[in-house]
Amino acid sequence: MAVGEKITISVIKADIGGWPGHCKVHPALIEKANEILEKAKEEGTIIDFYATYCGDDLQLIMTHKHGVDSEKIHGLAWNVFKEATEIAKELGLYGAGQDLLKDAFSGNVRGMGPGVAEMEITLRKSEPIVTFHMDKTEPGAFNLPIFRMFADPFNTAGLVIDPHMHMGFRFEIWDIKEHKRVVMSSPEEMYDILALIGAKSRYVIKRVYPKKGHKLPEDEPVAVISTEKLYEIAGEYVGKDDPVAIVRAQSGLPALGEVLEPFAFPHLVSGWMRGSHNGPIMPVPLKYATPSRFDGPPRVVALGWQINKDGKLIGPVDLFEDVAFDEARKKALEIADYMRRHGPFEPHRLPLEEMEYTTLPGVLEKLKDRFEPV
Ligand SMILES: O=C(COP(=O)(O)O)[C@@H](O)[C@H](O)[C@H](O)COP(=O)(O)O
Ligand SMILES: [Mg+2]
Ligand SMILES: [Mg+2]
Ligand SMILES: [Mg+2]
Repeated sequence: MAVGEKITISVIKADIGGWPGHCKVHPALIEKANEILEKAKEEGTIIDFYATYCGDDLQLIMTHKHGVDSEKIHGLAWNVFKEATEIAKELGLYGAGQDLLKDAFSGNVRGMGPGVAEMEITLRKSEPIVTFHMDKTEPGAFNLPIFRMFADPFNTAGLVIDPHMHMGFRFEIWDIKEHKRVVMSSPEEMYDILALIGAKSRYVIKRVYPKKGHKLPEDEPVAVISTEKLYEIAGEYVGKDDPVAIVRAQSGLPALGEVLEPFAFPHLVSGWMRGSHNGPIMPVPLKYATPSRFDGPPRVVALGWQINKDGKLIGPVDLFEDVAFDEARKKALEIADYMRRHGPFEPHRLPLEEMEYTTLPGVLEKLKDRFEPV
């Protein structure tokens, strides 16, 4: 491995049991992940790894040479989740194996329950990246912050004053209901981009690419987000998607501080209790990534890394540990109080069409016959 060569960064995560309830990953599961990934590293399957958690989701961060969607890497992650599920069962953890929705691995974890964000890139001389890990929310929760990083000049000063970024970026947006995608350019199509991604339960940013003329290759993503929707796989509510993302920073890309700046505003996302409520996303260090109040409020962790010339992950730096995010946390808690006072009323509770994917239809079904024409 050397600078100028291709490397793949994979973040693969799954909820395979909570401790207690849906609150946190038990350390024994992380230990198991470390044991299996260490062996894979010794055997040369992966270059480096880090296993951690956000809420009840076990997070595997890996570097390797196998490209995205590799059977080897996905099989390795699936094996970690399977083996750690056995420990979760022994410990009696809640919802052991929750996100493993299929029995047999068939080459790729996509569509099997785990969430995946991966990018294959040409390694720069210095490669700063941030991995984001969310719990108790859905992939659309990344729309607003990713847009701000790569398209909003009020967030990212570089879009205005850095000649390497001034041309803007391209957004690959998925319609996750119709399973279609569109690539749009910012700033030219900014209003159209917003027309789509403002509807965050349907249109989600999957990747961001540089434009022609940028110093980075135009076919290598600079940001990627997991977009797996669990209810589509399971056909019923089985917890939230709890998405992850990888973002590259600096040198013609948003600076580290521009990547983090959107999270100074704890925007409203859907998820929280029973995946059925709107609430603020709170940026937290790992030690606070334990959603406990009303199973929330939703959390986001940001881990900072430098990838060295050998593909090693130098880090993590727990980026939201900074006091500079104290006010965002305070604001999130104020908003949480305000939202909670609505109890079961919208807009704290999600609108009916989104409740379709929760346990509410089971209750409404029972009332069906009580209605008479008016
Ligand atoms: O959304 C939640 C869990 O999401 P997650 O596992 O993090 O994807 C929780 O709020 C649960 O829905 C809630 O605790 C009820 O859980 P059950 O008792 O139905 O398992
Ligand atoms: Mg859970
Ligand atoms: Mg979770
Ligand atoms: Mg989940």
